[in-house]
Amino acid sequence: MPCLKILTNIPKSRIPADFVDKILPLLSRVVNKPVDKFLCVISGDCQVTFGGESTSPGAVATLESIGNLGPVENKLIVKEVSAFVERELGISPNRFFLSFYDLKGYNVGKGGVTIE
Ligand SMILES: O=C1C=C2C[C@@H](C(=O)O)NC2=CC1=O
Repeated sequence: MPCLKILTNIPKSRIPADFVDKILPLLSRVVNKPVDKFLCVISGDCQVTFGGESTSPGAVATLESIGNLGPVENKLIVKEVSAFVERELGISPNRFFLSFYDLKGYNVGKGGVTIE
């Protein structure tokens, strides 16, 4: 499943309870895959430093998908996801680092089989 994973130093208590569900329609739109295919996980209370500054809110994230990523697509994705993260968590886009992984189906397993 296309998967967004976020690690942040924001306390778990300040992450909205519906964060992972609320971001799915946005992900579905910008990655162009159905909502019910997405997986999102966020972990708070992590130690996160940006160049030695670890007290301000910050986050590091990865987005994995089989296709629908690329030089043009990623520009829109990072813009929209950063804006959402700023709105919901108060993390400045300057302190939100997102890496993209365009996976081959044979490198993804679900239901005990790989996606060929
Ligand atoms: O990364 C992806 C993983 C999967 C699994 C599969 C499914 O859930 O049916 N479809 C996927 C699409 C992806 O982009």
